Amino acid sequence: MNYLSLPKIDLHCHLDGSVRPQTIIDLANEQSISIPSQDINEIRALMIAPETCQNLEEYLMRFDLPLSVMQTQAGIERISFELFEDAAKENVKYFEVRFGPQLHQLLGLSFDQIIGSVVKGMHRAEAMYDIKGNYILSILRTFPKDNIRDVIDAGAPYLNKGVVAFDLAGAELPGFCSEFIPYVAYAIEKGYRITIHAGEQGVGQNVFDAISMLKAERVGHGIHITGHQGAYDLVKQQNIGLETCPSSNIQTKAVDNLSEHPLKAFYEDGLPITINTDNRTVSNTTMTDEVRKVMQEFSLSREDYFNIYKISVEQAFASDEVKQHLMSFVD
Ligand SMILES: O=c1[nH]cnc2c1ncn2[C@@H]1O[C@H](CO)[C@@H](O)[C@H]1O
Ligand SMILES: [Zn+2]
Repeated sequence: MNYLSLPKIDLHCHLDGSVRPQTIIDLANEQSISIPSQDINEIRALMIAPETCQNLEEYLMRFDLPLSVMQTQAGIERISFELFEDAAKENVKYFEVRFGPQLHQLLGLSFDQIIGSVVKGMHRAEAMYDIKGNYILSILRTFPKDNIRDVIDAGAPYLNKGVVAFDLAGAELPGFCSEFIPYVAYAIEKGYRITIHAGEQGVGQNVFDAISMLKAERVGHGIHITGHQGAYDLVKQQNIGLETCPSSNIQTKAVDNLSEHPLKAFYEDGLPITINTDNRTVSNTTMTDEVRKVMQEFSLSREDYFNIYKISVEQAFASDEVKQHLMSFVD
């Protein structure tokens, strides 16, 4: 099987976890930011989360270095362009990328400047390559909540012009959903679609709450519904897309190894699973790698692959026109 040439869809990828190591070096030098090394291999090694991570929190420490060079409009635009370029070159046909606008204000950029820059970089890549994309705005669960509405307001003019959805990311505490009800309601009122990281590190109850309290249409990871029948049934009844990210789940100890990942069992039971990268640099992966690993580990056929591809089309926060285009790649 030629995994590189398969058409692919990635619905769960973080911009700041997917920066090219060379770009970190270039931007740090341009902006006179001191970084631990000028050697690309050393920078790459510092960015990749080790297999020995104890948990999600340790994994999330890998984002400080890339974020240090993502504080200018030009830097953010370049990183967005390059990520879409990298994805296009491995036949990702549709790509939803997420990032946290709150993390890019260290030098005083406004949310409009930040969101405008990621969208600009994506549009530049869309004009050059056979790839379509959209952005998802992630709010960090552990951050102060006083500017969440400002992020939602700043993204609103870009809705369906490059921005489509709202997400909650970062460390996952049990019961986090209730605190975010008014903010998610505000995002829905403005026209955002909703996906929420839940059931990654935290309990299955978080997935239940994300769907019932926050009206999530998709869930990031969601693997811990295995231990919660109510959450499992809700995902199934409401056809909630599960954005699985196999390599990341192993690094964060959400599962011990790939063979224990529940995605195959979910698929066989008719749950809408998708396969995604989460963080290309931090998880040292690509869509080609994720698809190869999953297909080989679980002996999935080409037909299975295209079934999952079609689930990704169905679950994408894309326009009908883009979805029709994506269906033209089905075998
Ligand atoms: O797998 C994950 N689970 C939860 N949060 C994550 C994951 N990967 C990245 N981020 C968080 O999302 C922020 C915005 O992109 C990143 O800075 C990181 O803190
Ligand atoms: Zn994620």
